[in-house]
Amino acid sequence: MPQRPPTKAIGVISGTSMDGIDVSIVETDGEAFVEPGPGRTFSYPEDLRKTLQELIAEPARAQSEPLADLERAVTQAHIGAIRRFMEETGIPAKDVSLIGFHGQTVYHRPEIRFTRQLGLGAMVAQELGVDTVDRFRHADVASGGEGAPFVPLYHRALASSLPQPIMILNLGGVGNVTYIDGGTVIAFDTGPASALLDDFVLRRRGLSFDENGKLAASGKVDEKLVTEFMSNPFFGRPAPKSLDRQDFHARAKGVEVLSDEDGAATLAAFTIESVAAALRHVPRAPQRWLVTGGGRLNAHFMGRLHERLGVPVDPVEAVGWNGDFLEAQAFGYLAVRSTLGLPLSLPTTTGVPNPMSGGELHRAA
Ligand SMILES: Nc1ncnc2c1ncn2[C@@H]1O[C@H](COP(=O)(O)OP(=O)(O)OP(=O)(O)O)[C@@H](O)[C@H]1O
Ligand SMILES: CC(=O)N[C@H]1[C@@H]2OC[C@@H](O2)[C@@H](O)[C@@H]1O[C@H](C)C(=O)O
Repeated sequence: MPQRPPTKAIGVISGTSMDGIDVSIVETDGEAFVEPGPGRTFSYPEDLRKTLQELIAEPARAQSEPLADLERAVTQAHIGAIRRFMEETGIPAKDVSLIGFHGQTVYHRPEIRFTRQLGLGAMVAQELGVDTVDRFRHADVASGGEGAPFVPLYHRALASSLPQPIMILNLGGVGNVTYIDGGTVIAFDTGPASALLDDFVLRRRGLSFDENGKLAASGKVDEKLVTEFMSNPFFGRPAPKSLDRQDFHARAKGVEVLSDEDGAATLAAFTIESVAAALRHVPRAPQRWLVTGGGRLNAHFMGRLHERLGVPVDPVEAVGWNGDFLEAQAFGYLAVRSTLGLPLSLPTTTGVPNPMSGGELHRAA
């Protein structure tokens, strides 16, 4: 039973892979009642995507340049995506109470209490005539939290009737997990998911990703390199912890001497090992892993994960969720929680001192 009359909230996010703007809708009371609706992905205009990709590869710029024009362009792309979503799904703006606008992460450095998502909620609210929440991660980071991951409380709401302990794994550009066991929710970023492999196959083959993991599956893993990558102090750090998309790039240069196949196989093996290392930070071994994000479509990742973890590893579609839109839905859900003053993050999900609300509300009028 809903705790209060449910409202409809659109969530919109472009993840670290920048492969597109995901838009979805959720009807929710901000607590355990969640009914996800349809979702759509819309590409960034190619020149905008290129500009953003160049920017994230230059942390000093991403941190300190004002980027006002770029921020407006990112916002306009999101507004266009939300408009098309409403047209294609036949959902009029008047039926939507709220928009949760995540924006585009370009730099994330919680240790200096800094996180930056490009996007102007006020412009979204004004142009679409719907109240909009943005800046979800800022209060968390300002109080010493990791500022990520933020999807876990949505995972908790969705997973309430599933057998537990269960692990939800998001394989995006960066990987993150949510461990759920009754009232216990533990979450953290695991390591690179597809970011290193995406950038490697782009450099070597001009491909935006290794489709179905075919290249990685055809190569031989350099185990010594995987061991070297896994010696990164990140894996020894206690949870919660979070990552910037570029965090592993400088130290993963060892693959450059390998063939395309062996390099891809080695980076994929690193992703799998970094996911398995998540088990160090949870109290009981999960009975099942559910995988969301684009990496669930990588058959090589999925097969290797199952072998490595020794328990069922299924795409989230196995329990009726849509792995392309969980993150977008989560920001719709979190927007509702934000307006109710409910926590968006917990000490066990981001390391905030207390359960913490956040987000900034921009009224449509
Ligand atoms: N068919 C496929 N085969 C292999 N990999 C795929 C496939 N489809 C998508 N991917 C991978 O999924 C990635 C995109 O995943 P997703 O959209 O979940 O990332 P994101 O949301 O941008 O990242 P993050 O969760 O880190 O913010 C692509 O960059 C690609 O590596
Ligand atoms: C700072 C930032 O945008 N982090 C992303 C990124 O992509 C995956 C992982 O790293 C996760 O921590 C987070 O995204 C999801 C939406 C989250 O906050 O749960």
